[in-house]
Amino acid sequence: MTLAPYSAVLFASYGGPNEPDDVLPFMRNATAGRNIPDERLLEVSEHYMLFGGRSPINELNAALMDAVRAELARRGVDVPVVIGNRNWEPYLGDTVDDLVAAGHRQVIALATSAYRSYSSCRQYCEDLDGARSGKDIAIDKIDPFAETPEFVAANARAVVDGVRALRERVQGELRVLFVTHSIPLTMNQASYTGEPDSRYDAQHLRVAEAVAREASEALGEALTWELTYCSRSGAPHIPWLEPDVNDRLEEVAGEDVDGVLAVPFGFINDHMEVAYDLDTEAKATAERLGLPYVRAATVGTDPGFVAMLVDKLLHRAAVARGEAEDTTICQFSTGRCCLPRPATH
Ligand SMILES: CC1=C(CCC(=O)O)c2cc3nc(cc4[nH]c(cc5[nH]c(cc1n2)c(C)c5CCC(=O)O)c(CCC(=O)O)c4C)C(CCC(=O)O)=C3C
Ligand SMILES: [Fe+2]
Repeated sequence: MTLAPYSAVLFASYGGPNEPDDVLPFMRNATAGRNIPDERLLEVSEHYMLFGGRSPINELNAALMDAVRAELARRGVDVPVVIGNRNWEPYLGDTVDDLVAAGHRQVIALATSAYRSYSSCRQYCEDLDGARSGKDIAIDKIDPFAETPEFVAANARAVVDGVRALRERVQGELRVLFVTHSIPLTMNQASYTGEPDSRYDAQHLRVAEAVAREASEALGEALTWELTYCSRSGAPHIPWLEPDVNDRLEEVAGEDVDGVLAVPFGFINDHMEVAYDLDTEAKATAERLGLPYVRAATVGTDPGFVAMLVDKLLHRAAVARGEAEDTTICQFSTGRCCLPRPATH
């Protein structure tokens, strides 16, 4: 196998603080020009402080990079796998400088977000374009990968394990609450092409449906599920995707539900949204309601998930060599991508 013409893999991620002194400057980066009230900035800073001022994201990305490196090596491909972030060190621009200095002229990037939306796809294309601007290097990016059988299968395995853990405590009715990052309704409308079935929420509904079907079959139990959201920010008068997972917990507690499985399938790893919004806040809500609650694993370094990422990288290389059909939707270099950030004010 070969990754040629690419000579390196570049992870593009969000970044997060490593220590308490990083938290405020990180939060200022993450909210710059975004119309996010100071109150929300301070509130989210507190979430990071509860975890010693350290986000889990950087080491989780490192573990995923190790797994991708190992899977590439298994297929005979030995290339550097490096990372650059939008909001914290190492910043994408610095990582791209290092790549250029090391002689790389064409690399393939992968964003650590699974779904299409401005924040999780197009903005990474913009970040990469900014990071390489004026430099002698070309960067292509693989498409978001949520709607692949492998991502579905990895999440279904996590749901099966989660339901089994919950079944040790609960005999009656279970409710599966799929959870993803909320975004403003305008951004939802604009995600990808703006066609109804390409919206961010529609992508999640398709993936949730497929995950629930696969897990139900494996368990021999028809799961009842719904889609919920976490991590809403922005000004209060701006509508974001709902319902919030905590609000649904309140409601299902009164709907003859005996136990809840939260499935953070909007996140590929146990980022702060999972560590705080689900494992801290939603867990406390469920405890207050006396509702047994289990949180399913994120895909993390699931071997099937990692193999799929490597398949995508190798396929894109074959496309660049003219040996495979180009199925990429998001191609910033050719002006073909999902829609820009919609105005929110
Ligand atoms: C769709 C989506 C994903 C993709 C899911 C994924 O990739 O997993 C994602 C990932 C992440 N978001 C993260 C953190 C933050 N997101 C914020 C703010 C926002 N996110 C948004 C959306 C998304 N965000 C939006 C529309 C905003 C409003 C501001 C804006 O329009 O840009 C803010 C500002 C404070 C706040 O308002 O919460 C923070 C601190 C972290 C790091 C976590 C860690 O440290 O472990 C990660 C991976
Ligand atoms: Fe976010």
